[in-house]
Amino acid sequence: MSNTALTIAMPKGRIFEEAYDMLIEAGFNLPANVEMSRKLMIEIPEENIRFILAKPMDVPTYVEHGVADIGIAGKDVLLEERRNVHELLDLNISKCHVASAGLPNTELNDIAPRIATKYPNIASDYYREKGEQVEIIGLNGSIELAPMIGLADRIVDIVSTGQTLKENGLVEYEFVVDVSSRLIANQASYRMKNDRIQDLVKRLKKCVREG
Ligand SMILES: Nc1ncnc2c1ncn2[C@@H]1O[C@H](COP(=O)(O)OP(=O)(O)OP(=O)(O)O)[C@@H](O)[C@H]1O
Ligand SMILES: O=P(O)(O)OC[C@H]1O[C@H](OP(=O)(O)OP(=O)(O)O)[C@H](O)[C@@H]1O
Repeated sequence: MSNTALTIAMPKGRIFEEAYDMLIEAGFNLPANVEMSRKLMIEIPEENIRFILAKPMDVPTYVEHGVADIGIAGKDVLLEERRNVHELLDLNISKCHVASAGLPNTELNDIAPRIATKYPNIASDYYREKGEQVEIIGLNGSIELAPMIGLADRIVDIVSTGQTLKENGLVEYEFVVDVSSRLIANQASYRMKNDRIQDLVKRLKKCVREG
């Protein structure tokens, strides 16, 4: 098999650790304590692979533009960013779901209820499909504050353990979509570097845990 160079965009933050463990298990000789250092590019010369460490929301951008051949991104990010990338494999890590939530016992009877979210596309798609008109309020984090403080009637956000909702006196109303991390590829790389990419998929597939 050819040893064409591969660039892989890895998300910093939550997904990193699980993705890192999978890559190690798949035999990639990544150095220890990668996240402790401030280095944003790591090379593995013997595999002719380099890893770039990116903000999770930016991974599909690097991959769509072809500066990374491969990336790892949450399904939430893929649905929100709508980048033209090839989805290769569900890694079944960093599992959670997107849901709507709000203060308990509150009906949505306004003409256009306010929905706070850092996923404006996912939220508007969801309510459009339901035929409900809403006003989307974009936030970057601490989304749960919005209904507590009267900025919004509902939030659309990630729920994992449910602890954040619980500790802030909110309840889940509607399930929107399941989320796990996916291996993605640049469309041109997928064709031009197919052997190498298939080899990577094969190695990682063996490490995917079901359930
Ligand atoms: N509570 C959670 N439990 C499990 N997975 C999560 C959770 N929150 C987010 N994720 C997954 O991890 C991805 C990245 O989450 P992370 O919080 O590291 O990034 P971020 O929100 O972009 O970071 P930051 O807020 O630091 O900019 C999300 O896109 C999602 O797929
Ligand atoms: O159900 P849980 O296990 O409590 O996880 C859900 C929380 O995790 C994420 O927040 P994050 O920690 O990324 O904070 P931020 O959105 O404020 O940046 C998400 O936005 C929820 O607030």
